[in-house]
Amino acid sequence: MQLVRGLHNLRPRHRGCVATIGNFDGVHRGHQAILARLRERAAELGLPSCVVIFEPQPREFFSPDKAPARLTRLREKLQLLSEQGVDLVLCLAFNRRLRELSAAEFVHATLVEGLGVRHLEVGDDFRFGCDRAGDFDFLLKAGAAEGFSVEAATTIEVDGERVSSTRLRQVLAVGDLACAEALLGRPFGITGRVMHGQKLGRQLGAPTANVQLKRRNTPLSGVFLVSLELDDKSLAGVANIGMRPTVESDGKPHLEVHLLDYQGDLYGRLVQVTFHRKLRDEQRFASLEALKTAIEADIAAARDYWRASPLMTSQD
Ligand SMILES: Cc1cc2nc3c(=O)[nH]c(=O)nc-3n(C[C@H](O)[C@H](O)[C@H](O)COP(=O)(O)O)c2cc1C
Ligand SMILES: Nc1ncnc2c1ncn2[C@@H]1O[C@H](COP(=O)(O)OP(=O)(O)OP(=O)(O)O)[C@@H](O)[C@H]1O
Repeated sequence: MQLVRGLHNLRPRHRGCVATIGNFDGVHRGHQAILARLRERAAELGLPSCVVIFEPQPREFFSPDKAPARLTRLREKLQLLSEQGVDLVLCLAFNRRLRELSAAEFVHATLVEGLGVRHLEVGDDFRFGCDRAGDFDFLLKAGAAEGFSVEAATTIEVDGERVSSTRLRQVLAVGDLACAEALLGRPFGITGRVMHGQKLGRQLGAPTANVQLKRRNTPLSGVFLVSLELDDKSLAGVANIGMRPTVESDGKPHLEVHLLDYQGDLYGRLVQVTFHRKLRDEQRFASLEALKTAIEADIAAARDYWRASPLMTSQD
């Protein structure tokens, strides 16, 4: 999969493709259905498939403080899009200039002049352009005038409700990881690099791998049973994700993973943390001693869980 950042980096060889546009945060089952249609159309027409995304996502541009937590950072989103067989990602900087484009100007500059789109696949509720004026009917007319076809994918539902990034955030916020897995078609996970922490973990009887989050807020918080994907192995653990109210806070969320039976050095490694079940909410304890006792109980619960349902690794 190729990544092109900005219209100005498109070359004549990128022209002629089938495309879709959206945030694709989480790459959930609704997104996967659109991407499957995109692959089919691309194969029929003998053209590459292209996904147009925005970074930052529009709501992060409009209200950085109030934007909902990201399900996937750009790096994670690109990995998932690549796994879905996408050939090209055009990542546009969402800025003042882009936001002021009318729907017609956006279509002309991006889809027609930039990508030479021959077919566009969108969800039935998709809207874009200044004041969200561009909807499916608008795209149909624009396509007829500019020479591309447009198709609206049917809505994908789980348990009678539309799958969306918003719904995913809602179920993650209440710790319903089984529902999140149903909406994603895979368990929810976060990828990041292991960084040095405050080294307090050892003192608390639980050395932890600090996974860099690079986000101001997270879609879930609390103590979870997790596995850590490292190379081709899955390691069982327990993790805390949140603000760590008991210890001195830097105002940023942290993800700290205690692996049950691991002694190696993980610093600098890129790992994926997969969330399996929520144990409890994060708490502010009166003392480090009380926190230590709670962590011991979390680890005991994790041992029971992983004994009953051991992780399969590709070496098994
Ligand atoms: C299983 C587990 C549960 C935790 N629960 C809480 C908690 O409820 N409240 C809290 O303030 N910190 C909690 N923590 C975070 C600890 O405060 C944190 O791991 C400790 O500060 C070590 O940080 P360091 O790795 O930066 O040294 C938990 C950590 C683990 C591993
Ligand atoms: N459940 C779904 N079924 C079919 N198409 C979907 C579904 N969810 C999203 N899409 C389509 O996928 C494309 C990208 O969606 P986008 O990420 O912008 O929206 P979303 O997942 O509904 O997020 P949000 O909850 O923030 O609105 C759009 O064309 C959208 O209409």
